[in-house]
Amino acid sequence: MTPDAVTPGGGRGATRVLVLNCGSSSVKYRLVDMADGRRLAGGLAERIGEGDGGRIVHTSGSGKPREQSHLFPDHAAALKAVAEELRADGLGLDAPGLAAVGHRVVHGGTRFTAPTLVTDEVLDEVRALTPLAPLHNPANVTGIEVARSLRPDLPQVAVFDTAFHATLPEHAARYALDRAVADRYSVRRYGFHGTSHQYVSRSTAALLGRDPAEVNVIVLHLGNGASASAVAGGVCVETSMGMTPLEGLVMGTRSGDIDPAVVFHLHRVGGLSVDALDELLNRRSGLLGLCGENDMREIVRRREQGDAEAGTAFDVYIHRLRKYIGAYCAVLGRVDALAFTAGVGENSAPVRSAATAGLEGLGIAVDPARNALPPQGPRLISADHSRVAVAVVPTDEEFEIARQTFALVHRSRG
Ligand SMILES: Nc1ncnc2c1ncn2[C@@H]1O[C@H](COP(=O)(O)OP(=O)(O)O)[C@@H](O)[C@H]1O
Ligand SMILES: CC(=O)OP(=O)(O)O
Ligand SMILES: [Mg+2]
Repeated sequence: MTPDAVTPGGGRGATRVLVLNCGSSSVKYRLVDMADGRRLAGGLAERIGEGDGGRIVHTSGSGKPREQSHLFPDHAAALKAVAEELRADGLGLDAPGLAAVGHRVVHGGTRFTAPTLVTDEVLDEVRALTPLAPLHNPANVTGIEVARSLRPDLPQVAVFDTAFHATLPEHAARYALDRAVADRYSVRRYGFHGTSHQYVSRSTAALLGRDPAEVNVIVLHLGNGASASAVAGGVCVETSMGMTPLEGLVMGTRSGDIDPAVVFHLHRVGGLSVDALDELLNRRSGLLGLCGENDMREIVRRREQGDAEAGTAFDVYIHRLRKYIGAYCAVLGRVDALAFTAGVGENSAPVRSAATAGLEGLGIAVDPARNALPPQGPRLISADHSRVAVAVVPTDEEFEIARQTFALVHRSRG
């Protein structure tokens, strides 16, 4: 299918983009008017496939959030509820002005390194990448299928989490494994959260009033999934996630870095199957595994009350983060800015404070009063004498996906 064959549905004056971010158990969505960047509607459907307790929280324009309980046996059911919420506000997929649907797709392998118009062939390739991202790609495929079935005439664009990391130099992308085995099975480091790292590194340069091509930034994306990246002059040169989103930092439920021999040991001595180990490392480890809780707010609260397990979980999380900050200072040589983003990075002053304490030797000094201010737009929290600018920069993956989607559709219209 050529781009021209799929664009007429939107029409030339159409400027709205619907973004679908299908996670393993949730769908985040946003309708944006790219003429002025306005958010027309958006929301979150959660607890998909988790039995009862499913709900959708929908907000239209600047109105109040509207919440409804649902049973979401699968992603298709949740997407149907999303379409209904939008339709109730006159903003359904059939409303005029929609130019395209942009989809977050987590794994693009080596094939997809830029936003891509979805064709049958592209969809097949995204499906074929499922073994590399079993928690994420199937949900992304469902999102595309449902949107396509509702509006077959509309361009669907895939924006890949891995794309921004396609510039990793070979010495960062290769594992020190037998070359033939690695190449045969596509084993290499791909990196994830790329849309966020790209958006935040650019926004950080803008905050400093500088051209992204001039600045070196370390981005710490600390959400439920967490990753760090080193961005040199706008180009990603290192990132903490690897072949899958399991490597690197300690996360909500994922272990991050671990000696791979732990897996052999638990299999041989503990009798755990490969599937059980996958589940252990991805869903029952990280902060949750360490203290039974993956919400950083609750961990900080328990730690302040003297809870030893929560204290250890916090310390392990922070220690790993500090190791990566140090490593990425060495990778970049010169660091202009360190940016905290995503749920924990944007909201947790104790995490930012502990992650940067005592790093004056690396040119990093945070001002405690600035750090303690409540969340707001992009801002600096470094002390005046800090050589490295330390920033809190809210991420906006949905807006960045809308921007990249609209740019692609616009280009293909000529
Ligand atoms: N005020 C806060 N203090 C500490 N952590 C917070 C705060 N608000 C949100 N979080 C954390 O942010 C996490 C969610 O971040 P988010 O970026 O939305 O993750 P994801 O996109 O991976 O679901 C939650 O697990 C929660 O622990
Ligand atoms: C790739 C990844 O880890 O995504 P998330 O943080 O949304 O789980
Ligand atoms: Mg996220």
